[in-house]
Amino acid sequence: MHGDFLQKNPTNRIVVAAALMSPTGKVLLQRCPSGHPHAGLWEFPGGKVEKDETLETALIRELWEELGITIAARDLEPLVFSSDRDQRTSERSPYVILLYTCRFWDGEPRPLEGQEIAWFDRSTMDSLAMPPLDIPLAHKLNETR
Ligand SMILES: Nc1nc2c([nH]c(=O)n2[C@H]2C[C@H](O)[C@@H](COP(=O)(O)OP(=O)(O)OP(=O)(O)O)O2)c(=O)[nH]1
Repeated sequence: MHGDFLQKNPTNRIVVAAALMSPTGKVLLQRCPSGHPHAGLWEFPGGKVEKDETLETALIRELWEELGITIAARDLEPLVFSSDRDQRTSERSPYVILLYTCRFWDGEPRPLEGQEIAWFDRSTMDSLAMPPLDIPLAHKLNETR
């Protein structure tokens, strides 16, 4: 019984991501480089939470590695999450993506991992190619002031 439960409910993989918001309300997205499973798609900066990290320390680390910016945990505001709803259609472990907004950071974001970065009006995000789990995140962000 317990074994069955675990088999049908595999461990979730937690991904933390940030919507960096400019003073004019634009959001920074990054386009995955070729060779990446999401090549060509626009994503929020972030990544998987590693063992022994809190959600916020993982996100702070990812934003430093990917964009070279420094963020304080107090400036990360949880906004919304998105998860794989139907495991029967998926070969992979379920992902949960937790999106934070962030309006304050130190440094100028630079694409340090071969990705492309750009600032978008939230109302135009609907027309971008994004991974499936990002679409509800972008909708929620568009409703946010
Ligand atoms: N950072 C980020 N990842 C996303 C988004 N949407 C989405 O489906 N993902 C997926 C892509 C990756 O499989 C996972 C993030 O993990 P990651 O950035 O550590 O990516 P990765 O698989 O290249 O890393 P790794 O296993 O090679 O260490 O979440 C998003 O908006 N931002």
